[in-house]
Amino acid sequence: MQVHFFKYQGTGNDFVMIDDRAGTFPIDKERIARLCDRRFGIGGDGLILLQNDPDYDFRMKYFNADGGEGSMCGNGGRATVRFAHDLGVIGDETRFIAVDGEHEASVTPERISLKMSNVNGLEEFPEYQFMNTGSPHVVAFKPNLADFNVYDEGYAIRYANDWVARGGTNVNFAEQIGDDALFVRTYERGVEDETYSCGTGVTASALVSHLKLGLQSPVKVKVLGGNLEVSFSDKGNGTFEDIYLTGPAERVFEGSVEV
Ligand SMILES: N[C@H](CCC[C@H](N)C(=O)O)C(=O)O
Repeated sequence: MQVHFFKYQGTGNDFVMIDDRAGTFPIDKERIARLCDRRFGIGGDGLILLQNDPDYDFRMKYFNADGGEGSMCGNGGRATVRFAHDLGVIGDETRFIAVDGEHEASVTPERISLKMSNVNGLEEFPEYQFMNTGSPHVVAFKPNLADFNVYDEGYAIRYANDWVARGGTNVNFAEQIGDDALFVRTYERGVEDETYSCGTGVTASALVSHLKLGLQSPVKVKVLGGNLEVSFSDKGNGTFEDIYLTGPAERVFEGSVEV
């Protein structure tokens, strides 16, 4: 069947976006992986279906580039809100449902601000921290991050036995670059490569930098694909509420593909 698709990106984290309000997209792991392949398909870090939901403005269904259904995707959430706004499904405010629960978001021409799930604690390891921000994230601080080998070092942690047993993790490397500013690079599970930006990873990095280095909300985060901002309320003991991930998200192109 012929499927009309859109391509969206948020700080260089890019997604094949499909209006599936009819619920007819044939979900299949290999098909989704092929659509996300940059040589044999459209290309994307993930594929997102915008679906109807009886209780919310819409449902966001996110798949990683390998075709597996992922956990929450922050940039994908921001891109889906832009898509819903472009389609006229929502106005400038929305409430939608994703794999990790309910989200609110607001839209301006330049930015999408997405409310993230509350965070319920930090796990400390000798060489890094771990936090779940809707997706699992290791955060390690590294000097000279621009020259760091994110792929090899991220791969080594991602495929370490303990993490594989826990279902895998994304791996973020962060460097403080200002009073309340970070540079973050991420090895993404399910893409199995460094991406230009990872919204849930940026969120985890900002919260961990607040706990470990004292950075204050809003934390400004530079990634390979642009700039994001994370604001939050610290509720003590590694718990956080009112977490907002803010930054640009836009349509890049559209087309049709045989699936
Ligand atoms: N890029 C996404 C994260 C996707 C998470 C996924 N890679 C996983 O945990 O399996 C983001 O912007 O939050």
